[in-house]
Amino acid sequence: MAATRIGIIGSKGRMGQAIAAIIETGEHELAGGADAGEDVAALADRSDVLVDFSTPGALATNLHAAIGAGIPLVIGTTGLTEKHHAAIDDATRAVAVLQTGNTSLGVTLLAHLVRQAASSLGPDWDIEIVEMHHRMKVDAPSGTALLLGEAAAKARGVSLAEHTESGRDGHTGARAEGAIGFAALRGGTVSGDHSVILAGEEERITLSHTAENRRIFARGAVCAAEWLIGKNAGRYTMNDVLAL
Ligand SMILES: NC(=O)C1=CN([C@@H]2O[C@H](COP(=O)(O)OP(=O)(O)OC[C@H]3O[C@@H](n4cnc5c(N)ncnc54)[C@H](OP(=O)(O)O)[C@@H]3O)[C@@H](O)[C@H]2O)C=CC1
Ligand SMILES: O=C(O)C1=N[C@H](C(=O)O)C[C@H](O)C1
Repeated sequence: MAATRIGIIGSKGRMGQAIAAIIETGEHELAGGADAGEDVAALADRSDVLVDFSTPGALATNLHAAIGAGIPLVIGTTGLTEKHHAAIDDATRAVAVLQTGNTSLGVTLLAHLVRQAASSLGPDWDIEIVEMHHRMKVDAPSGTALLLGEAAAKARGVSLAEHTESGRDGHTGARAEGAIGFAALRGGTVSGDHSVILAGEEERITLSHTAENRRIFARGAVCAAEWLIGKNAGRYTMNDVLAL
C-alpha cells in the first residue's frame, strides 16, 4: 500500500518541524510544506491529508485548499474565534476536519478526567485553569486551557463563554458563582503545562498534564491525520481518534 502523503501548513514553525521529523522517521511520506505567502492549494493537490499548525489568519485559505482537493484537514492552530469555528463548521459539510487545541493522548485523557470530576463535584467547587507556555506563544488562554474549560462547562451543563473569568487584575470583586477561571503564564521554553484546580471547602483537587516535549503533539497530529483519511465529511476531535 502507498504511504500516506501528509502536507504541513506552517512547516517552518516549531510544530511544523516537529511533525516533519515524526513523518520522516515513520511509515508516512512528507508531501511538503506551505508557509506564509506559499500556495496551500498546490500542497493540497499533492497530499492525502493536510495538517495545519500555523496561524488563525490562514484558516480560510487552508479550508478552501482542503475542500478544493477533496482531502481531510487536521487543525491544530489555536487562538481561533467563534467566526473561525463557524468557518470550520461550514467546511465540514464538504470534507472531514479534525480540530483540537491539543493532539496529545495525555491531554485528551485529562479532559475526560476533568469532565468526570466537574460533574461529580457540583458547582460549589470552584474551577480554575492554569497554563504555562514558552515565551514565544502568542495566544492566551491556550487552546488546551479552553478545551479543558469546555470539558468542565459541558459537565456542568453551562456555556463556557458565559462563565469565563480571565485576566484578573486590580479590584476585581469576589469570584462570580459558577465561574471557570483562566490564568496564563509565559516564559522560557515550556512546551505546555496545564492544571485544572477544583477548589472546595477546605480541600482542593488538582488535575495536571505536563508536556515534556512538543514531539507528543507531533505524534498525535500524525496519528490524527492517518485516522482522518477516508472518513466522511464532518467534524472530529481527538476523542474520535483515541476512541475515548
Ligand atoms: N493542537 C496542538 O496540539 C498544538 C497546537 N499548537 C498551535 O500551533 C500553532 C503553531 O505553533 P508553533 O509551531 O509553535 O508556532 P510557530 O510560530 O513556530 O509556527 C507557525 C508557522 O506558521 C507559519 N505561517 C504564518 N502565517 C502563515 C500562513 N498564512 N500560511 C501558512 N503558514 C503560515 C509561520 O511562518 P512565519 O514564521 O514566516 O510567519 C510559522 O512557520 C499555534 O497556534 C500553536 O498554539 C502548538 C502545539 C500543539
Ligand atoms: O503554542 C504552543 O506551544 C502550544 N499550543 C497549544 C495550546 O494552545 O494549547 C498546545 C500546547 O499546549 C502547545
